[in-house]
Amino acid sequence: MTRTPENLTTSTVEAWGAVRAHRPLVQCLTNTVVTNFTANVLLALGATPAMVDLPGEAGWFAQVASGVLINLGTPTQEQRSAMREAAAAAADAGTPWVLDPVAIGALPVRTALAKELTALHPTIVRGNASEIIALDGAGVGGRGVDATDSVEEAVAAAVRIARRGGGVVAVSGPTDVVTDGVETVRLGNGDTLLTRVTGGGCALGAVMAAFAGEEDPFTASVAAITVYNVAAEIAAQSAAGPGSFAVAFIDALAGLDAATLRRRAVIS
Ligand SMILES: Nc1ncnc2c1ncn2[C@@H]1O[C@H](COP(=O)(O)OP(=O)(O)OP(=O)(O)O)[C@@H](O)[C@H]1O
Ligand SMILES: Cc1ncsc1CCO
Repeated sequence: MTRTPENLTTSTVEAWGAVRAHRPLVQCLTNTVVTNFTANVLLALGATPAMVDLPGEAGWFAQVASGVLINLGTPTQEQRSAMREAAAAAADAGTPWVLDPVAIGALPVRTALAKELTALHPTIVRGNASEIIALDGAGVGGRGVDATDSVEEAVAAAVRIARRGGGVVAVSGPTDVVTDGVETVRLGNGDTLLTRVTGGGCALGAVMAAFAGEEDPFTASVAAITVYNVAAEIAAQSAAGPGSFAVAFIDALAGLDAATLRRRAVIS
């Protein structure tokens, strides 16, 4: 199917239905800040979270999971070993895996690890503009976990990473961008409140891993971001601030319906 906005909207609704029906098992090797939020977001989506990040277990589990998230937010030495194990096993078993290179650029340990893991061909790379520019080798990663670089610079970096075999690359921000190095789409949903709760980007990576078990990486990325950001818009309507937004966001993800998703999706 050609990737027109209309077809991608239809694929998004279908992929969301598939996630709901199949409850994909999503293995998360993620940071200590966002672990609980990420598990609750996956449950609300209709997926099955499993935070399996021990060496000796992570590789085996990656062979049976539907999708794997490797998020570099707080990468202890033990977790780094488990990440290498999981990425290699996922690649061997054909399990789709998402790399979220949190705060790379200025921080040397995770930057080297992100480049090492990218060489193992992640199915999807997800990051904010600073992180994608740093992964491409150009930027210095801004101020850590927040994006500071320009979107167009990041899109060019994302295209280069994808063309080098780094998978489908998604850049988050006011407009989200997904590219496979050939085609690039822009996704217009979302709300700034997502940037006022920790894990707004990290939990999105887990949702992308859930969709990657159901769809090709490009369609999965578009669908995951659109579902996530439509739920954020619905939640923002009733939120008094970041605290109630986080709760309303989980409720909105759980209560989403196909007609609302189709009507609100902004894909171009
Ligand atoms: N200005 C904005 N308006 C609407 N939505 C936004 C805006 N900025 C970011 N988002 C949304 O917030 C989510 C997280 O994106 P963001 O770029 O903040 O990730 P991040 O910096 O990696 O997050 P984290 O805090 O987890 O490291 C995405 O779904 C994105 O679409
Ligand atoms: C705040 C923070 N620090 C390391 S990981 C993380 C979660 C958002 O990326």
